[in-house]
Amino acid sequence: LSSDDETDGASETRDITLDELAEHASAESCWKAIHGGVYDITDYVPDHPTEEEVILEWCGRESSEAWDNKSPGRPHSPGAERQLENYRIGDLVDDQGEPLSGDVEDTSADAERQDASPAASVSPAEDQRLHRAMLGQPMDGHYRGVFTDRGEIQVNITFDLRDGHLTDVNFRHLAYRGVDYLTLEEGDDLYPVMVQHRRITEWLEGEPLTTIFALYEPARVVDEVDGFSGATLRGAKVISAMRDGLNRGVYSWP
Ligand code: HEM
Repeated sequence: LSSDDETDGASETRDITLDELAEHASAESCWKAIHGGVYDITDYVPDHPTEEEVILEWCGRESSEAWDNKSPGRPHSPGAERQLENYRIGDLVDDQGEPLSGDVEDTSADAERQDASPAASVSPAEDQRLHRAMLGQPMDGHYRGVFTDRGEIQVNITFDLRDGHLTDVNFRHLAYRGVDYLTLEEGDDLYPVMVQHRRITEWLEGEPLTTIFALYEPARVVDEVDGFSGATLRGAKVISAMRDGLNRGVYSWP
């Protein structure tokens, strides 16, 4: 006990009971049990970075909980742990000499965690899907949606959401009154309309999802909206198809 040589401390530890610990409950002699170890921190008390009462209150007691919660949920740093080890004088034991860790609640919590299914292994604090769902935001994933009029699928669009941003926006189908726009070739009358629809998908690439609302005014998205193409270029159909996809929910996960 009288050893001041901190490096020898570990080899000189001995068993200490709660009763013996309780005899060192003041600033004159302050021992604490923390996670199975007993520490004589009498010399450290004046160096602790708080008012002395904060730390004196725990002298003579099992103090693991206080150690783990400087303020609720904030344990001491690894640096503090290293400092603490310098003051180790023994191991806490019960009256039968069995080790007392002060971790009874912690170990039962560990056991519960191990019982839990693998699906529960992502903590709620880290589960991005849960966050988006709970905030009513569409989840990341692959989406498919359509715009249909009088039995004709005019727009069938696919897109991915990543961090709420659009990627891989593509038409799987684009038609109007029996004309399949995706098969049109340069020189065809309606070819420019198809090109303008392609510009819409390019323009959406990487944008936040809310950008689709700009499609209600296609002139913002596509140049050269003349009377002719304006009649057939309907950004509103594209946004409707995308919102259909969002309503259907994630088609497949990334
Ligand atoms: C068991 C009772 C103890 C309580 C209630 C307690 C509480 C606190 C509080 C409130 C702080 C304030 C600053 C902060 O929030 O970071 C603090 C910091 C600190 N304490 Fe304690 N403490 C205790 C024991 C100890 C012991 C025995 C040591 C070392 C032998 C120690 C070392 C430190 C150090 C180094 C810091 C600076 C911040 C850090 O490294 O985490 N404390 N403590």
